[in-house]
Amino acid sequence: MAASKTTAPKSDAKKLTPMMQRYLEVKAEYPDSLLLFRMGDFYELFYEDAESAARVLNLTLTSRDKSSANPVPMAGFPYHALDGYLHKLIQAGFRASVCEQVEDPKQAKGLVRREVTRVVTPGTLTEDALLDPRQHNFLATIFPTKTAVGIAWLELSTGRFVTADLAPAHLGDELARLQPSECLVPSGQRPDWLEETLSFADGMLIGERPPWSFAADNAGQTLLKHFGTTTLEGFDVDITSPGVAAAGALLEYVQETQKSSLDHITRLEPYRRGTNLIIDEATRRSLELTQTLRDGARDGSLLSVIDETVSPMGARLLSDWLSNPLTDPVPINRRLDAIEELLPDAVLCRDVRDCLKQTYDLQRLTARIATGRASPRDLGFLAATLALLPKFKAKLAGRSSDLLRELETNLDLCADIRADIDNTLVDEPPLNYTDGGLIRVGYHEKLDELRDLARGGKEWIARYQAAEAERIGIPNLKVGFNKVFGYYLEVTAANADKVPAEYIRKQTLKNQERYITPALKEHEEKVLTAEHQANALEQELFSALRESVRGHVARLQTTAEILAQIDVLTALSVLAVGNDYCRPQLTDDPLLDIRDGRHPVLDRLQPTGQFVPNDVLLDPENCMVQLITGPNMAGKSTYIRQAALLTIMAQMGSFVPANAATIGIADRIFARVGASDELGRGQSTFMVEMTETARILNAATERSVVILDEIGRGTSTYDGISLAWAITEFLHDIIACRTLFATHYHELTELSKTLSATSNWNVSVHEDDDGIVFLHKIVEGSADKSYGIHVARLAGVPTGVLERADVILSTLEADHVDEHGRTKIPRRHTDRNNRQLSLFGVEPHPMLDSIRDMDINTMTPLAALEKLQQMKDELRQ
Ligand SMILES: Nc1ncnc2c1ncn2[C@@H]1O[C@H](COP(=O)(O)OP(=O)(O)OP(=O)(O)O)[C@@H](O)[C@H]1O
Repeated sequence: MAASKTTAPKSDAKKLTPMMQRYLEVKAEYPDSLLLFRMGDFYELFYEDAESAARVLNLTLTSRDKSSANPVPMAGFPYHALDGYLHKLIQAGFRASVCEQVEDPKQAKGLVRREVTRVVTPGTLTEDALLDPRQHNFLATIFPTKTAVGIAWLELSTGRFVTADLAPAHLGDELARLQPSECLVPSGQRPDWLEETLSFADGMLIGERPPWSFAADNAGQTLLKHFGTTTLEGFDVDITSPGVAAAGALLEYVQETQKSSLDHITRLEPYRRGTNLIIDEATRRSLELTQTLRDGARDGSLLSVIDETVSPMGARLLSDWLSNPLTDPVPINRRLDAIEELLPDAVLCRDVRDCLKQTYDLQRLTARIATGRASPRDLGFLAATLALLPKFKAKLAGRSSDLLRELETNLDLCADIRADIDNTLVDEPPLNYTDGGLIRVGYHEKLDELRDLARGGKEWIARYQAAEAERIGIPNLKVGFNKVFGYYLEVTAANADKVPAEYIRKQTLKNQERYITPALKEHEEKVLTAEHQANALEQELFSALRESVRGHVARLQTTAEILAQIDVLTALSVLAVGNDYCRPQLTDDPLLDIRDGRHPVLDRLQPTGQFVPNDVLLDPENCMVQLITGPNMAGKSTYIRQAALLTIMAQMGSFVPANAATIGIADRIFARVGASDELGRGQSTFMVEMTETARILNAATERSVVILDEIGRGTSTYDGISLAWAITEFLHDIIACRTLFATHYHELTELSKTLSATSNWNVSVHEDDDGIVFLHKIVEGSADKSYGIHVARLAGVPTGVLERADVILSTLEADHVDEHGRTKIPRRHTDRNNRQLSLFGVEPHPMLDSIRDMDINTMTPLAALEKLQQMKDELRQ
């Protein structure tokens, strides 16, 4: 994080104005953030903060006290532009403390009181303008101990608060899944493994908190106090666990920075890895689940093509489901049943989605209500959203699937909350409660009276203007108003001599004269007092309404969750209908049986009907390991990724792009796909590949699905083949898990002869006089050619290079074929139970037998020499 320090030159300290002294006092309390100091209609920054802000926000850097020996650098922006500037500061990796004038300058005696009202950090944003509505924004804390690591995460804009204890090795996976925008760790407690894990989390602001904040008693107390409980057992979490320490430290940080109610954080959820399909960080990236490998964009990821949701709440929940596929078939089937029921009912889906489109982001609205930041307009949006609930209930009535029935039953119409808002607020409330005009006429008698009084006063003034104009014979006499001396009478300079003696001159402008009269002042007093009182009363009534709605935060949160689920389920059914997906059958048997499966992303991106469907058939009886060979660009990677993506989609509870699919529930999915360059992290491509491979071999179980693409390519050919060979044997013999291995090492296809549950597949190519066509169809058998030079030609490699490559290829192929014309491969001399033998056993050679048969004792030296010569000649042939 870019911290900022402020140093007022000592010699100047005494000469500082009271306001600058206050500035420095506040700044001393918030040294790690840029201090935005409210001065009238501007936020100003000083000293180094001003320099940083000027750079990041493109503001003009000026100075205060220009004439002094040490002018103070200063930069600022108008108050109404706050959101935009905060956004830029947060994006640039700063925290910002907003220091407001907390009393009315008109009422202030002396210096206006200023206090920091909140500290804005990437992980604690709640403003819609600063957040992507379709994405989660998590703040995380990590507490490493000797044996485990505690982690907690919170989405402040919705109040979701989760804790977990993890093995240190799993922390990276969880951070990759959550992608927090800010992460806090205890200061001075970063073991090397933590440092390394954190270095992998791109774009995350890392901050420190004092170690005592994580101390068990402090953290536990913070949580108990917040939830108002004497134990955390009700949440099913152990108060002494590292995860709870992390949660306590997190809550303390949020309390410190937000300075507002956190009533919407109503529970602490325990997270346990066992109930989810585990997808590690590398696999998530390789499979491009929520963002693409190339530029980290959402567009082009699996999420972007399956997201048919129509509300931000639904979009975030869908992203959650995709990031956390399940392993228990019961909840998966509940989701699938609901989708299946919605599927044929296009009208229902359309109506429900039309309603969803009219809802506002109930989760984030509720959070703003809980934190006391909701505007009158927010409450108006809330009422408008609640008004739609009866329609949802009616649409879901009479459904047969468990999940839809449950959603309908649990949908609380919140009619009382809505009535409360509707009765109190006008139909279209203003953005700011200070603007006035937000309370409905007839809601509060006293308010109506005050309004009448103010209005009456104004009417009186209009009548007075007309009467005076006539009385003194100046038709263009006007009554005006300004802040300095209130209401006044204005006449043009030419008419000034007609003004009666009782008019008191207040101001002379170039062409006008301005006057007041006692009668005018008397009414002014009435108008302004009534207006002022009405405004104050409106604010009071609004605060009372917001408080009363705040009492229902938990109900509103539940309602929001239900709407999000309705959105996701209808969206998944729309996705399934529109793209011809099928319902996957889930089984406990470790198999994959996908008929006419399609890659969900490519299938959507290519023109309809162009994507060639393929079957994936893996089962313990016949084939657990598929070796896929085939030309470059034929579709090997696409095919193996497709198998992994369909498994993930099925386990998140979605239909899948296939004609039929039976998916054995996987506990983990591993994808080692492509050689991603990790130079930025100080690791060679090959090192990364091997690290990820090691992780797979150490962690995969017989229930896992492993897809490997081009393993071993980053080293010399023989090293590469040897490793790929041994890795395949290990996966087949020791782990015995479903494995799809795409490779250019055609030598590996020999493995199917020794590994019983391995089979060879290749991608068919049509080759004739007109050229080569990749059919993208996976068929059984091994490929014999790579067509790499063909692909190089398509890519535009110069003809001279291609011709030379052809010549070299022919020479190499001639040198590497054995007496039967096959590519020479190292043969494995072992069976499934005897793995200790060397991988490259020596080929039996006839000459070895003839050496063994020689009886040296009976040979003359000459005969021995002749034999030697003969052997040499044979070898030369
Ligand atoms: N089943 C398919 N139907 C239609 N087009 C496909 C199919 N599979 C792959 N393709 C097209 O072929 C391109 C190359 O596919 P892919 O990257 O899977 O090939 P590959 O065999 O892994 O290549 P390489 O060995 O060079 O890495 C894809 O980008 C896609 O455009």
